[in-house]
Amino acid sequence: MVTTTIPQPQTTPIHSALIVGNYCHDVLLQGGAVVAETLGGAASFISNVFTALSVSFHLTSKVGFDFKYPVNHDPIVIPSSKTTVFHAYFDQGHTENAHQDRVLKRVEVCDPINPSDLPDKRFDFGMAVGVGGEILPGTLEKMVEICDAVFVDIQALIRSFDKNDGTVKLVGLKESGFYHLLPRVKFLKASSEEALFMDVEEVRQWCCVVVTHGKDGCEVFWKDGEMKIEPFGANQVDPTGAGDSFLGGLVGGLVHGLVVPDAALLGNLFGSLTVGQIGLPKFDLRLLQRIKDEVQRRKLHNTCWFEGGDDSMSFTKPDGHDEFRASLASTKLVPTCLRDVPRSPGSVEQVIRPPCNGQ
Ligand SMILES: Nc1ncnc2c1ncn2[C@@H]1O[C@H](COP(=O)(O)OP(=O)(O)O)[C@@H](O)[C@H]1O
Ligand SMILES: O=P([O-])([O-])O[C@@H]1[C@@H](O)[C@H](O)[C@@H](O)[C@H](O)[C@@H]1O
Repeated sequence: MVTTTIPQPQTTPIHSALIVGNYCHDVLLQGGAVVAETLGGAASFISNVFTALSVSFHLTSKVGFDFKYPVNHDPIVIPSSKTTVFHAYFDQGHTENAHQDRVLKRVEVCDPINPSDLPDKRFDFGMAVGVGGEILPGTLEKMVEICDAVFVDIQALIRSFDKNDGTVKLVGLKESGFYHLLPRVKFLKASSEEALFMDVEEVRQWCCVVVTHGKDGCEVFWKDGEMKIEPFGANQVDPTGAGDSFLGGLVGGLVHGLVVPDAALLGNLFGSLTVGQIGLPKFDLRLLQRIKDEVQRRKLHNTCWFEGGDDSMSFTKPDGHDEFRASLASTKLVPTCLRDVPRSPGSVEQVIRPPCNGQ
């Protein structure tokens, strides 16, 4: 019998995504003074990038009665609790913690996110992106059950908080209570400082590990290989949220059909755009359109790994990767009158860390 295959129309795949992590209030301090107060939490930075890239998502987040920012995706409000608050000190990192660019203190904490807080439905992928210890082992376990693929920011797993003043410390991933779940996780993202608290060689056997290196870009490690992904230039005024926006860009790129090395470039791009502003970045619409056009052009050559199993996930740098990087870099060359506008009150003139060389 002769069978014919009917060609399917080319459509943009629609994926269902679940972001899990609490919104928080961020207070940025330098020289003993408050420099800015902003909406924070990885969930807010990632939502911001997903919205910019037209990726739809469901969000599970908890805040207290005092939550003070307007957001597109409503959190669960706990009337008996306050919103999680972080104080970020930008001038203590070079004394007691010479390797850190900031010292973070969790000064208020909202309720954890329990497994029963998660929706009773399936998702194509989920993101475990807690900041204040709100994701419990049972919560991550439910996420790997209801999501086909789970991306994890290691900061959700390995943070501990000083009993007296809430200073954020890190514990070894093995001791975190989450270690047994790693073989069921697809991607684990860590900053270079956090990567010191895990055995990359071991974890890469189970899942893809992405380590970010600030202005130097990132590295991707998988079972059989590794690669460095070039950064984009930026005039850094505030590093807050760079890692979160990076993760939003990486996953947004994968959703739009980019292969891992190209998606990591998109992560680097959103990380670089974020450090150029204080707090949650506001992206210029023309810049975003250019980025989306470049992604659209690039994805025509690739298929989306969400459609297949592990085998479809390509780590090899494809032809044209360097050209794609150059075209993404050129999107930043739009007129800058609306670009890089800091949103936080009273923050426009502040530079929280010495600027890096822009490109
Ligand atoms: N100064 C910078 N210039 C350009 N890109 C940056 C800069 N800082 C961060 N980025 C981008 O953001 C990503 C995440 O930043 P990083 O500082 O490593 O994470 P975290 O915020 O978790 O500490 C980096 O991999 C890089 O792509
Ligand atoms: O800067 P980054 O590491 O990507 O992520 C940050 C967290 O580490 C911090 O706890 C939170 O208060 C910020 O809003 C932001 O989410």
